[in-house]
Amino acid sequence: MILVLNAGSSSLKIEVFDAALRSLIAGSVTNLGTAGALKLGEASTAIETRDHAHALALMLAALAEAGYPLASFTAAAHRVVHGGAILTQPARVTDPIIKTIQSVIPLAPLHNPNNLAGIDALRATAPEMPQYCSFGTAFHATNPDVAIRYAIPKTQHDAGIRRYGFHGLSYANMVADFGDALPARLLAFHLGNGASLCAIREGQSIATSMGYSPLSGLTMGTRSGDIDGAAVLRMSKSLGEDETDRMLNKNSGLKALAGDNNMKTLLERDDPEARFAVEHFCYWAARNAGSAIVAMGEVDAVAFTGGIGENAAPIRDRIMDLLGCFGELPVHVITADEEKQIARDALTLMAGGH
Ligand SMILES: Nc1ncnc2c1ncn2[C@@H]1O[C@H](COP(=O)(O)OP(=O)(O)O)[C@@H](O)[C@H]1O
Ligand SMILES: CC(=O)OP(=O)(O)O
Ligand SMILES: [Mg+2]
Repeated sequence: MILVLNAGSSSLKIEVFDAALRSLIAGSVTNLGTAGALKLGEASTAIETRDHAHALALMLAALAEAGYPLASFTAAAHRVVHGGAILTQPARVTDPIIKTIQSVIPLAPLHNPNNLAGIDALRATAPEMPQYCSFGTAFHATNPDVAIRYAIPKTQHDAGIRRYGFHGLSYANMVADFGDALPARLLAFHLGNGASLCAIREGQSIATSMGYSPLSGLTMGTRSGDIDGAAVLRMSKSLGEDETDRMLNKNSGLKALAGDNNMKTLLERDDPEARFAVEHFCYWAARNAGSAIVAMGEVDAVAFTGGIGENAAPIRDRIMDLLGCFGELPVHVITADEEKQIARDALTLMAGGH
């Protein structure tokens, strides 16, 4: 059995898989750092957590109680949000790999430290257990230089200011899910609270809407999506760097347009702000899609995943309406499953003797 850990900025998700990639049990700790909840299987308990390491300790205790003690796992596998320019393949956790993950903390300050906390905690409690990690940026390593490079001086590029792209584990899982039925040129949308799209040609990412950070591209739940750098500079002057960061990442997007980042609620409302926010979301998804289709030269099919992509038919329909200029396209809906991709990567590495 493999224990998969997916540490987000304010949550910890876990899932246990067997060697045939079947899910045995899943759980989560949400609202980390405040009054939150620990869910495992069907059970839910209110808990107060200090940090990710504490949340993991509580989760391991709950797993043991449910019949999955730490000693029963043959390996653990983690999501690491950012692999930087170097970590573009899943890897076994070793000292050099940990050093590299640490070195890209400045690129993902809200995520990578939490991913490392999980790795460190398991190393301390179960030093003999092999650990593996999969990188959220890795799927986009196949983007050509022309797509990766910002047109800024090379010193800045070399310092890491370039496009990386995110949601890569979700896109990789989508490709695996299609199997032999994968369309040659697929326009893929991951629409959750964070939203992005990806041009997937012959199974490889060749363009994606997120860039240096998960802020850019489509209109999202609380993130602005694309915004002119000069506007960011000006706001930063008046509000300060921290407040501008908070505003663009946490108080923008659907939340800024209609007071709520929950798409389900917005679709149930029937006021002008909610309708405008929904239209903004679909319009920018489709405009970015045009750019991705140009990168592929042609498009054969469209796939949607993520909480919105999977559940919100009116959003899928509106985006497809806007893409009508590309003709009638087959539409697929795929269940997002990053945990399954992390487990798949670990099993592949283990089968290869790593
Ligand atoms: N039935 C539904 N109809 C419309 N939107 C939905 C539905 N179910 C979930 N959503 C939306 O999905 C989004 C959350 O997506 P999810 O992928 O779970 O987020 P995260 O990026 O945090 O993992 C929310 O905006 C939520 O309202
Ligand atoms: C950081 C990231 O890629 O994920 P999300 O959009 O779900 O925050
Ligand atoms: Mg899952």
